[in-house]
Amino acid sequence: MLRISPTDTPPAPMAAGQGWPLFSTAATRQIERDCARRLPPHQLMERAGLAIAKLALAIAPHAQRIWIACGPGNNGGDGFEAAAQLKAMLPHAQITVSEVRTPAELPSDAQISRDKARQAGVQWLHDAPVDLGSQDLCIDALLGIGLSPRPLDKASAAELRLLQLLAQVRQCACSVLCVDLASGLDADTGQYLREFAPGHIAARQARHTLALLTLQPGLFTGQGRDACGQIWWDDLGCGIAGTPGTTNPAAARPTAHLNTRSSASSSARPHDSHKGSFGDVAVLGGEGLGLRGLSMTGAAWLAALAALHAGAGRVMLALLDEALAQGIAPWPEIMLRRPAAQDWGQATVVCGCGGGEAVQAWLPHILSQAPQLVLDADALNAVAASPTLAQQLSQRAARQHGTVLTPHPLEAARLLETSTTQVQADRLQSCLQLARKFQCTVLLKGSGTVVANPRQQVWINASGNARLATGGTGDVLAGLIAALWAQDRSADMAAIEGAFRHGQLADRWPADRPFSASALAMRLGEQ
Ligand SMILES: NC(=O)C1=CN([C@@H]2O[C@H](COP(=O)(O)OP(=O)(O)OC[C@H]3O[C@@H](n4cnc5c(N)ncnc54)[C@H](OP(=O)(O)O)[C@@H]3O)[C@@H](O)[C@H]2O)[C@@H](O)CC1
Ligand SMILES: Nc1ncnc2c1ncn2[C@@H]1O[C@H](COP(=O)(O)OP(=O)(O)O)[C@@H](O)[C@H]1O
Repeated sequence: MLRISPTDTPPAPMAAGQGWPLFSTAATRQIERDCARRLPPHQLMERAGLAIAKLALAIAPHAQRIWIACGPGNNGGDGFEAAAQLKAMLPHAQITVSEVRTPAELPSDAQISRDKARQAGVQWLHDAPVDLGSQDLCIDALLGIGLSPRPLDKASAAELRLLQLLAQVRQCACSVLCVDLASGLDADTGQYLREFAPGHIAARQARHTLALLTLQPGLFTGQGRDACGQIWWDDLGCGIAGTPGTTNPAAARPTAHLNTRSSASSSARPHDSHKGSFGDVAVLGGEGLGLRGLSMTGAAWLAALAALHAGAGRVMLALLDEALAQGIAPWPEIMLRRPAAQDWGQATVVCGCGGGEAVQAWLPHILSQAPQLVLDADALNAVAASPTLAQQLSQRAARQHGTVLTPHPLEAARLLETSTTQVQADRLQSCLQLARKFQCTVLLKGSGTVVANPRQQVWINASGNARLATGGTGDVLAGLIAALWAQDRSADMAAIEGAFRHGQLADRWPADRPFSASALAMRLGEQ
């Protein structure tokens, strides 16, 4: 069993950008069939139950009261099996189970495990325990990857009971261990089915999830991170292809990879190098007060500051309001330029941060000149509003000009001519769709940032937290990606690595130090 976390070192060498393989529900089903075929009957569920029981005791080593909510399918079967195993390990503890379905309706594996739990002396409850508050651990084995949408107005008694038990699981004050994934969450998208979505952000409940056989994308993006908490993974002894240390050539292909680590430190520079060895980053953005009375120059400064601290050899900043670009820069290392004086064909360009409306006029030139281009914020909005710019953007790949788009969900929605809800409903597919549409690398921001390229490769970033949900951190990310790209990374690797470092810094931020985007930018060099 492994703890999946950006703070732990994986058990075997795994380069940044390679990452943990993540499998869709369909691929997981295929792997499950393969494994079941190679094992004696009921073995998989026995192994699953044992793994859950062991993790339960690791999470709550002194537990005397454990409540297990068991659903109507094999996820419930895993719960029954865990109950039986826990009772054998802790004969004097109160192990209680509430179930959704009558035994006759259960799948056969689940029925066998249910009988084992009965025989082991597990206590059956009609509802949740009356003393819900005094439980030491709750196990959510209501729904796993078998979740499917269904009309709420025609809900059966069993479906209503399941929803009621889930509500009670969410009320527990103790830690919750979810079997396979949090009930009601779609394993492919990381979104709850509507009727299962909690009414509030349930960040206060300590949550763990034990993923069985495979890791799935939904655990790590969208609503998945809050829903599942700390992720653990057990391959149930089956060895999954693509995972370090295993050789099983399972036919199923991962749909994405989870990046949990950074590549080599940026401080490892050859002696025989100079500032030209580490690339030029040129930032264009920052609408001034003059145009609409909305100053956004800070955003462009943040991108430049990030590029500087992330190790770019030279950083140039061209502000869209010339009046603001006079005098000495607050950071003298950053070279101020008039937009017309900058050679946009000779640098890795960041365009759009705080660009407002003023950036539009420059986009045709930037799109045709910049060999490596990070497009952010208002540059993305301008592309979304102009079919001509959109076409110019898509044509860059054919000229071997690289582009990284860094939209947040609303910017992505504008580019895809859809809604933010639709983008968030399937973050991986939205990101892939953008990568195909514009033939470039796309980084879709938010909890569980997604990176995709037109070759259908997808990564999810494991680092980062809601500390980043403050103005300006996206500008810092754009500058960081440009600096990594200007040095020696590919566009994909700059996006993957940039997202990871950005999030990792936020994860390691000292609790007593105020967090801001500029403080973040200035600490980029510390890693
Ligand atoms: N099989 C194996 O070898 C292994 C399986 N493993 C475990 O099995 C899990 C998968 O089991 P699964 O396929 O039975 O699906 P599961 O998640 O229990 O859900 C299906 C049940 O939920 C119900 N249901 C669905 N949607 C609903 C809704 N909206 N609202 C209400 N009810 C809804 C659905 O109802 P029905 O369609 O039958 O009416 C059905 O009864 C997997 O996550 C892992 O934990 C591991 O042990 C590894 C080996
Ligand atoms: N809840 C969160 N968890 C993880 N990362 C987050 C969260 N909220 C925001 N972020 C990250 O913070 C950054 C915000 O970028 P963006 O929305 O463009 O802000 P701005 O335009 O103010 O710079 C992105 O990298 C995003 O992924």
